[in-house]
Amino acid sequence: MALATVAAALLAALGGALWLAARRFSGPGGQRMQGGGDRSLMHGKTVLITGANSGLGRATAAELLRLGARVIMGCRDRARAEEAAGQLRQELGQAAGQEPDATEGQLVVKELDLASLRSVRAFCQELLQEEPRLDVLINNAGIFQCPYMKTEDGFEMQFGVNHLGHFLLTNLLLGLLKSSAPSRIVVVSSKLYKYGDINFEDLNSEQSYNKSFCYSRSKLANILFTRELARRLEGTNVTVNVLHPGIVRTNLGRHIHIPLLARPLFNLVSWAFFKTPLEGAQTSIYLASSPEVEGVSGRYFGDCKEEELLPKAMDESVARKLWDISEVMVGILK
Ligand SMILES: NC(=O)c1ccc[n+]([C@@H]2O[C@H](COP(=O)([O-])OP(=O)(O)OC[C@H]3O[C@@H](n4cnc5c(N)ncnc54)[C@H](OP(=O)(O)O)[C@@H]3O)[C@@H](O)[C@H]2O)c1
Repeated sequence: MALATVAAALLAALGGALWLAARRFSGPGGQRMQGGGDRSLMHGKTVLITGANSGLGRATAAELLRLGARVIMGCRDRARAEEAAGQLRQELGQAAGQEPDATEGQLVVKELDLASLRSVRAFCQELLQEEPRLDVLINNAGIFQCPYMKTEDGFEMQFGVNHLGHFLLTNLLLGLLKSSAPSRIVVVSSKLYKYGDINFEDLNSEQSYNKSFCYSRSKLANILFTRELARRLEGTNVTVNVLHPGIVRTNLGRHIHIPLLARPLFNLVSWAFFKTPLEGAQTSIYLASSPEVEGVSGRYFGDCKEEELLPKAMDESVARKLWDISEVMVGILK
């Protein structure tokens, strides 16, 4: 009897998911977004994407390569990054009717661990020596709701990777971005910023750790950082915008424990409701490449459209204070 109830519930869920999926992929406005566009739009442009070996970063890399960009993948695990790069070269070669080797120079892998300020500095030093220009920086890498952990420098992991690592990276690359202007910075945040707050007295959260709150706080920090940076970059022809990608089927939830029995249902729901990585990456691709956003800076986007922010994400005094404290935390001297 209990087995029959479980089977009936699973069948009902399967039916519902199939119905929703059919609606999503067939009805008006339910079409999958696919990258069309000018295949030479990004020709001659160099793009750096953090966390490009997986999920949204990988999909963004694939599409920008297809649009003709040269892509530098900043990744913490060289083996995982080389595997992803091999697949991307294969796909690119197939699309262009060439051998993967022919596209070798168009895709570069470099080690970058955002949980280590030493690694960020070494990465930037090498990049600045080797690269004459940088047209787009995409701060995409992220970690979500992990148990309490510290970065190499002793910061709470989500704040350290999602905000501080990218804060230092961007600051060290600003000179190159300015000399390559017009250039763009794209920051991947999340709608979950709404549940975060910046408590300057407790940024390390060791006693008060709440994994959801700390993720949201790091994503609020991404937005405050973007708005303050946009203000500082006025008149330079370097723009910076921030986005939320929606809910996307990626590896981001790796720290979330889903009981074994609930996994099939979760997979079904995510298959029916969550965006694919390519769908989720559309706003990053748009902000990195579209002529429509030339000169636009300091704005928040979702689904390739500008969206409103809550007042706490637009508080200029909090943004300035966060900037000053972040400078001290990463050791940038004024
Ligand atoms: N998926 C969603 O629904 C969703 C929703 C809102 C916002 N986002 C944001 O989207 C961005 C991309 O996430 P995703 O969904 O594509 O997840 P993902 O598949 O897990 O990709 C995250 C990437 O970040 C990298 N990363 C993590 N810690 C790092 C570190 N210390 N140094 C360098 N790279 C590091 C990962 O590298 P490894 O592969 O080596 O771990 C991976 O390449 C994140 O900023 C996330 O907050 C995602």
